[in-house]
Parts: sequence; structure tokens; C-alpha cells
Amino acid sequence: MYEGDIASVLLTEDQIQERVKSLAAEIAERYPVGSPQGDLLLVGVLKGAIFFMTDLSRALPIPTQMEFMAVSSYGSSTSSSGVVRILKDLDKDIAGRNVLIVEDIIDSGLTLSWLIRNLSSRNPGSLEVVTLLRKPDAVKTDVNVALIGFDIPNEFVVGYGLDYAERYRDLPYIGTLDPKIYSDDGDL
Ligand SMILES: O=P(O)(O)OC[C@H]1O[C@H](OP(=O)(O)OP(=O)(O)O)[C@H](O)[C@@H]1O
Ligand code: HPA
Ligand SMILES: [Mg+2]
Repeated sequence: MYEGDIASVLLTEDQIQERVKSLAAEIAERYPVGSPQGDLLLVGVLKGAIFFMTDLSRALPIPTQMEFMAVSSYGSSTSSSGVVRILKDLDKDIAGRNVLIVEDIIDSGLTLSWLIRNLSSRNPGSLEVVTLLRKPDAVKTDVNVALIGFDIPNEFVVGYGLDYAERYRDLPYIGTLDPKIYSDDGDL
């Protein structure tokens, strides 16, 4: 699939699945069952986090509920526009709930810092973040993320939910994209 488009495999399907299981165990320890705030509410950030959200929720040995939010700052580009737009909001009120934002990647950190501000203003009981991937620039921002799957180099990656111009999300592994794919854009 996508022959010639992927320059290298950064994380194999097995590496991803192993880390998802260990993150699930860490999360379960943090959220005891029977909390007065009710079941843990996973807020998946569409579309990138879809596979991480589904695999993580099924690996969690505690009851969880799911909500989704769609925001976009990248469009058909490999760098963030800096402007975050809500494409789909949550369906339910999160006041008083234990909320865990589920992200696929923190790159510039712009999406997440905006999302944390936005969801905090809705008065959740607690608000934390789990991200599968984090790039070096995100470390410089003030976004405090307790649960990180992998710290990765500053390269544009695709697969396991991550896209370039909506393609490659369906790859089961995470790889770097051959620069020939985006060099025509004048974007990098
Ligand atoms: O830290 P940042 O630089 O803000 O980048 C991270 C965000 O960008 C991607 O979403 P995108 O806007 O591409 O939408 P998508 O998930 O639908 O692909 C990714 O899924 C994160 O949500
Ligand atoms: O490296 C990336 N790949 C795909 N989507 C992204 N959104 C932010 N960074 C990335
Ligand atoms: Mg994207």
C-alpha cells in the first residue's frame, strides 16, 4: 500500500500496540473505579486520534465513556496554520467529569494548548491529556502532558490515524513521508 511514499518506518504496529497497552495500565492506576465523578470520559480529537482512541479504550480495564471533538489547524499542509477551528463540538456537558483528552500527536502544541483552555472553561472535575506522539517543539510550549507514548524526531509522520492531505491514516504503523510527496507544495 502507498508503495514508494513512505521513506522509513518509525514505529511498527507491534511497538504501537505494546505502548498502547502500557499506557492503558498507567491510566487505569490514575483513575480508580467508582469515583464520584463517574466513569472516565475519553475525549478523542478527530480525526487523527481515531485509532489510538479505539485501541486505548479497549485496552483500558476500567469503564470509560467517549466523546469526540474535531478541530483543525493543518488542512492540506505539513505545518500548523496556528488558527484552530472547531469542526465538531462535544455532544455532552463535561462539568464535574474526569476528562482525559486523547491526542495522536503534539507537534507545535498549538492545538492542545487551545483545547485545554477551551475544555477547562467548561469546568471539568479533572482534565488530563494522553498523547501517542510528541515532537521536540511541543516540549518548549507550556502544555503539560503527563502521559506520552513516544517522543519522536521533528519529521512529518503519517499512519495510525495521522494524515497528509487526508491520506495514509489507514496504515497500521507510523512512518516518515518521502519528501517528494510534499515538496511540490512549496510548503516546506
Ligand atoms: O501540536 P500541533 O502543531 O497543533 O499539531 C497537532 C494536531 O494536528 C493534527 O490535527 P489536524 O489539524 O491535522 O487534524 P486531523 O487530526 O483531522 O488530521 C493532529 O491530529 C493534532 O491534533
Ligand atoms: O507529523 C505530523 N503528521 C501528521 N499530522 C500532523 N499534525 C501535526 N504534526 C503532524
Ligand atoms: Mg491532519
